[in-house]
Parts: sequence; structure tokens; C-alpha cells
Amino acid sequence: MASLSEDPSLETYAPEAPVTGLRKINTSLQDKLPKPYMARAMAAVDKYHPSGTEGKDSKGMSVLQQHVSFFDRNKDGIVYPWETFQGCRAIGLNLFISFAAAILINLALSYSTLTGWIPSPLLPIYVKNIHKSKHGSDSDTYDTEGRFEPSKFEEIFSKYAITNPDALTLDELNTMLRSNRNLNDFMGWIFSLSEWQLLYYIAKDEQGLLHREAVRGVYDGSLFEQLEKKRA
Ligand code: HEM
Ligand SMILES: [Ca+2]
Repeated sequence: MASLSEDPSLETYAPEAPVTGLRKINTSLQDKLPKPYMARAMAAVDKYHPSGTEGKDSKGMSVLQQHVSFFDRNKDGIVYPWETFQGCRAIGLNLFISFAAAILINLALSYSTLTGWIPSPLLPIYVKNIHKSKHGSDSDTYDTEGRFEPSKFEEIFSKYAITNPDALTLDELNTMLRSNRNLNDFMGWIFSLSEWQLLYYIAKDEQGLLHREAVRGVYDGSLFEQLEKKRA
């Protein structure tokens, strides 16, 4: 492993921790993207899109809120299970998967987004509080407040996209999921697995590759909008 610089404090590889050599960090992201360490509140930026998705109106929402807002079909700030279902249908998922996704997602996420402590049988997900639904064992690309962390997004590819620098094979995706697991975080493992498998299912290309652009697009929800347009 070549040394990054004469200064060992800038090294990203520790010989005694071989995993740091296997899973690489992009050490020059700042050459292509200003302030890559700074989480962006409203734009899913990367080195190819330093201003985020062209033409996308954030409507003042965080990147995580934009991800979820696609499913708020009537834009009243609440995602009910039937809206999750309609959103899933709109991006081309079949009846069975859409039904299962609607029940499971709203069951899993509703409660933590409510303002009070009484659960609602209608399983509403409040877009305003969606950051409270964050779980562990994820990529950390959304920060705790629902912003988008460009350096974390970049790590998905610098660490795991070995065969093609801007896409993940199914094997590489599974390696990432295994690697992201936090200790004993069984719920987080299941959530992450479901999110990424679903993404792979809707966005892989003919060769089975999950492209960087599809992944970036899922974060700000623009992928969902594209899939809906393509079907219409
Ligand atoms: C086809 C539909 C969907 C797909 C493919 C999908 C995919 C994803 C992916 C890939 C992530 C990023 C996880 C990571 O960074 O490791 C994510 C995060 C998240 N999604 Fe979705 N999602 C979908 C629908 C929804 C819906 C309907 C909601 C709620 C209404 C939702 C709420 C969230 C939340 C709260 C997070 C943040 C979780 C975290 O990273 O801790 N998603 N989703
Ligand atoms: Ca709604």
C-alpha cells in the first residue's frame, strides 16, 4: 500500500488493520467537490454533481425528507400506508411487494415520527420528523438530522465498488451490508438489507449493476420521480 504522504497523520491505511487497506477512502474528493466533509441539508451532491440533482426543487426539505416526500402523494406532510402503496406502484413494484412494503414500512417508521406517545392505528409517517426514524447499520450517508453526507456517499463506492468504480455488483452490495452491520443491531440489519435489496431490485441495469447515479437518486428521491416518469 503506497503511502499517501510523508505525514503519517494523513495516512488512511494502518498495516495492523488490513481492512483499512481493503476498504479505501477517496483522498482527493475535495479536488472535485468543495467541502466534502460538510453535510448538505437539501442537496445530494457528489463529485459529478457538485450542486446536486439538476432542476430539483428541494422545497426547503432535508434530503431525507425529499426521499420520503415522494410517497406523500397528496403532499400534506403525512405518508399513510396507502400512499406508500401508491408510491411503490408508481415506480413499478408489483401488487404483492407494494402491499408488503406499505405495511412493513409504515409499521416500522410511523411511531417514531409522531409528536405524542399514543400510537396511531392509521400508521401515519410525519415527514417533518422523519429523521427520528433513522436506524443503525446503514451507510451513514444521511446524518442524524437527515442531511446528506457527501464523504459517506463516496465511501460506498471507494470501499466496495471494486470491479467498476461507479457501480456495485450484487456481491459488492452484500459485502457492504455485512460490513455496515453494527453489533447486535438486528433491526438495523433488517432495515438496511430491505432498503438496499429493494433499491437493487428497482434500479439494477441489465448486467445486474447498481449504478452510482441510481444510488445518489434514491437519497434525494429523484430516482423515484424518474422511474415514475419512465412508466407514465
Ligand atoms: C422503493 C422504495 C424505497 C427504497 C428503494 C428505499 C431505499 C432506501 C435506501 C437505499 C436508504 C439508505 C440506507 C443507507 O444509507 O444505508 C434509505 C433510507 C431511508 N428510507 Fe427509504 N426507501 C424506500 C422507501 C421509503 C419509504 C416509503 C420511507 C418512509 C416513508 C423511507 C424512509 C427511509 C428512511 C427514514 C431512511 C433513513 C434510514 C437510515 O439510513 O437510517 N424509505 N431508503
Ligand atoms: Ca399524504
